[in-house]
Amino acid sequence: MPIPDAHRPLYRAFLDQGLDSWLARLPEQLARGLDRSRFGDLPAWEKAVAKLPPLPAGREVRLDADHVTVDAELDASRRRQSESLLRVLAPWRKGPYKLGGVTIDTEWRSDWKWQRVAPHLAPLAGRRVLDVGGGNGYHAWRMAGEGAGFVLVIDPSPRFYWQFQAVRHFVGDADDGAVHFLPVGIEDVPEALAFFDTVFSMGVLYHRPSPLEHLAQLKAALRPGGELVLETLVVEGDATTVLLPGDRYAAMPNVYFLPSSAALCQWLERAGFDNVRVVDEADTSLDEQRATEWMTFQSLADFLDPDDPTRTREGHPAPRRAVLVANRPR
Ligand SMILES: Nc1ncnc2c1ncn2[C@@H]1O[C@H](C[S@+](CC[C@H]([NH3+])C(=O)[O-])CC(=O)[O-])[C@@H](O)[C@H]1O
Repeated sequence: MPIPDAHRPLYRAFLDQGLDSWLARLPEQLARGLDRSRFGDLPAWEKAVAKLPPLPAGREVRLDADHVTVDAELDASRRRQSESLLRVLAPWRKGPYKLGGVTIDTEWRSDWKWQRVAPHLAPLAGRRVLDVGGGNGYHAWRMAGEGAGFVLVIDPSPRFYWQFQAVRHFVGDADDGAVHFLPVGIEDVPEALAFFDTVFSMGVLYHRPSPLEHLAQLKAALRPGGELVLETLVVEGDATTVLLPGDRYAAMPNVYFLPSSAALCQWLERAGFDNVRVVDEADTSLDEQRATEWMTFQSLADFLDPDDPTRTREGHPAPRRAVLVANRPR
């Protein structure tokens, strides 16, 4: 089967990285992840990205700023065209971005999460990175901004795949081809890969019904000595505290285990990580996750108890997040 042009950079990167066992699975994984019969809006997203106007020479790209920014001199009509095409891909949850004069004010200030995480990382320069559940790739661009050599985002959302491709259109080759997106889940990563220098799992663990299995999968993707960066919802408490909410948590139906950060340290140790440490823990503020012009549905404020913002509307503790770092033993 011929490789479509759009997928060539991904195949080339897997080849260059020597990811042969995974390379063989790409045709099936891409076909499944971008299956038009499963995702009705997919053709509209694809068309919107294809119609984005070409950028004039001399653009300036900043991957190390809070807004992932591409400054390009687009005339007013091209800027309006870009804006309406980017809106076809809404809701935009992760960001923010400034692309050719269009500011995308996303639901999340993902830059704030990055500020909590980045100071605690082994320097990313030259590293091979996997971002599990990386959304539309916002953090991946920031990783490239810190010099990562190869960043692979995996996320099963085809909307996020096309949001990523829209940002790629603006960024062009300013990341030296470091950043890639594969529309699959953690379960599609080949077993016992032992490849990545750093693996991120941010905002994913609480969505997994088997959190220890998730930790084992993350460990298997890391090379010996590699670094795991785990960010997830936690509750306050000691090493024995874990909350399993009922059918919803902050209106989300797919939330499973919320441990205390002390319990999470134990989980990581039981999963075979060493050098486990909590590097950040904080309540999620209403300024960090909110409805915007680019995400007009309900957001965190609507999911909290109107009379007591320290509780969700189901009566659980309001969202609090921890960042943990650990290593796969050598
Ligand atoms: N099986 C799966 N495997 C991998 N990813 C999955 C899977 N199922 C869902 N996802 C993806 O995990 C991401 C979780 S969001 C965190 C984004 C970013 N990391 C952030 O920290 O801002 C958290 C949130 O906002 O609830 C989504 O993009 C899903 O599509």
